[in-house]
Amino acid sequence: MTDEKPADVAARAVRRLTSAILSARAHGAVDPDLAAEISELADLLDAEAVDAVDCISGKVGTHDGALERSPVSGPKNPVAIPLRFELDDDGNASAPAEFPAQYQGPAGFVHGGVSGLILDVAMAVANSGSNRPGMTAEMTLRYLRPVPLHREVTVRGRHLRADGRKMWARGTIEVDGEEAVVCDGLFISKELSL
Ligand SMILES: CCCCCCCCCCCCCCCC(=O)SCCNC(=O)CCNC(=O)[C@H](O)C(C)(C)COP(=O)(O)OP(=O)(O)OC[C@H]1O[C@@H](n2cnc3c(N)ncnc32)[C@H](O)[C@@H]1OP(=O)(O)O
Repeated sequence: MTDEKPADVAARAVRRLTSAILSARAHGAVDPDLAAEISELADLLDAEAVDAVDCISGKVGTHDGALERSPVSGPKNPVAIPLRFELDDDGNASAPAEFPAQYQGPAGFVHGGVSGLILDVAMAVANSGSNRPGMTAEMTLRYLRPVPLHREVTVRGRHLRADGRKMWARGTIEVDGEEAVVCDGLFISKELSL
């Protein structure tokens, strides 16, 4: 018996479905009856959905609930892998990650934009871990070597320094202990409203 929430279970199933559809399509087939069943399920859930604004989780203008809904780490978000970040005593963030087929860029490797997305959140988590949350203003990415799919890699975020409203952070994806992607980010603290 698990205490996993139904929404988390559903999100995990949709992730598996996404990988399975890609894999079936790669072999030139998706069973038409199964495709119809999947569409019916989507219709059912769609009918239950409330207004999009009511779906915003967390308080607008804060990072409350940000990790829960995040496309990187949200257990309820089927788009997320999801990553589980841990913070060390210095506020540095790290998470193991293994990317399935839906994150592919070049055949067999992770899409560079996905790496950027992951590192944005890794840096944001480290900034928050250092009590300096902010909005991403600028990111500079260096792709040193490709990140393989289906293999465990390490994602890291480190808050570097702050000056007034500005914060600087660095994120890395490491493959076999070597830096594959390095991102330098500038973040600005700001009150937000919709
Ligand atoms: C186990 C874990 C526990 C942890 C638990 C918590 C976890 C928590 C996780 C959260 C995970 C979500 C992470 C999502 C991260 C996003 O996705 S954020 C979304 C993407 N970013 C955006 O949408 C930002 C859009 N841009 C803006 O809103 C505004 O342009 C900004 C960036 C806030 C700045 O606007 P502003 O406040 O009007 O800034 P402004 O006063 O003009 O400028 C302030 C200073 O910054 C400089 N500046 C502003 N923009 C720039 C720029 N682009 N480049 C260079 N300099 C700039 C200005 O030159 C100025 O400098 P000084 O003159 O003071 O030297």
